[in-house]
Amino acid sequence: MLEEPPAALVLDSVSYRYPGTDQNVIENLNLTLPAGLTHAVQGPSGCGKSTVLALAGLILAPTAGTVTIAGADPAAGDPDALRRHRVGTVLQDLGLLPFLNTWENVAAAFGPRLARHRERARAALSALDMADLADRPVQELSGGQRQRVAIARAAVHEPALILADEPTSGLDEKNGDLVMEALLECAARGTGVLVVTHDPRIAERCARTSRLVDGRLTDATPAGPTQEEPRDPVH
Ligand SMILES: Nc1ncnc2c1ncn2[C@@H]1O[C@H](COP(=O)(O)OP(=O)(O)OP(=O)(O)O)[C@@H](O)[C@H]1O
Repeated sequence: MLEEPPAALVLDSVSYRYPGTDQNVIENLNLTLPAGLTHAVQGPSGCGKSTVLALAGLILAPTAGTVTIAGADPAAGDPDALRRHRVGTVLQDLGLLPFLNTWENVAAAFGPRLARHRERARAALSALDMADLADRPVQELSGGQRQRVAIARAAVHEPALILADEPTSGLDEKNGDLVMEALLECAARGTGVLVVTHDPRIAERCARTSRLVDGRLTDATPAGPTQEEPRDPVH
């Protein structure tokens, strides 16, 4: 029998207080994101959504509690290596490099030896239906296309976890849908996808959604219409 993969992300009783402040922004927060699932986090501006992504992405270390990525405890090993190998990030400021073309931007996820990773970069673009953009300069791409290139770059090393911060901000409905398709495609290949979004259309297509209120997540909702929860193999 195939073993269940470990959860892509576990936040266990995580609290966080920014240095020099007197209040926790995140308070005893629990979240388990299974492999292959999409989870949207919503909440008002300033409630701590980006902080949750920074904790999950090992950019910030929790003040209390633990973060586990694909079964690995960053505190027990090398958090930088864990982040590099197991986590892909799509930030609001996409950070695409204007002097590289599209496949080179994707290959840059591995470091400076771009040609060495050309085939993997092209395969990541193809998997998200963007093979035809591979040789185009990124400045010539639309906002939606750039966003999908950033997702390909986050996914090229087949991470256990993708973190996406407002991936559809500034996009029209059609491009927003394409971005969501790209994230669902990553999940279909086994990656856990955590999305912070104000966009209800994105949230409703995620398997789970929750709201961040007073530093904690409300209970995740059941499966959305697009992606089903993984089934219990016993039943
Ligand atoms: N470096 C910092 N030092 C102190 N406080 C900070 C720091 N960064 C963020 N905060 C505070 O932490 C709280 C949560 O910020 P965060 O950026 O996580 O919220 P958010 O929900 O992502 O907001 P938005 O939706 O506007 O992006 C806010 O009150 C913010 O002012």
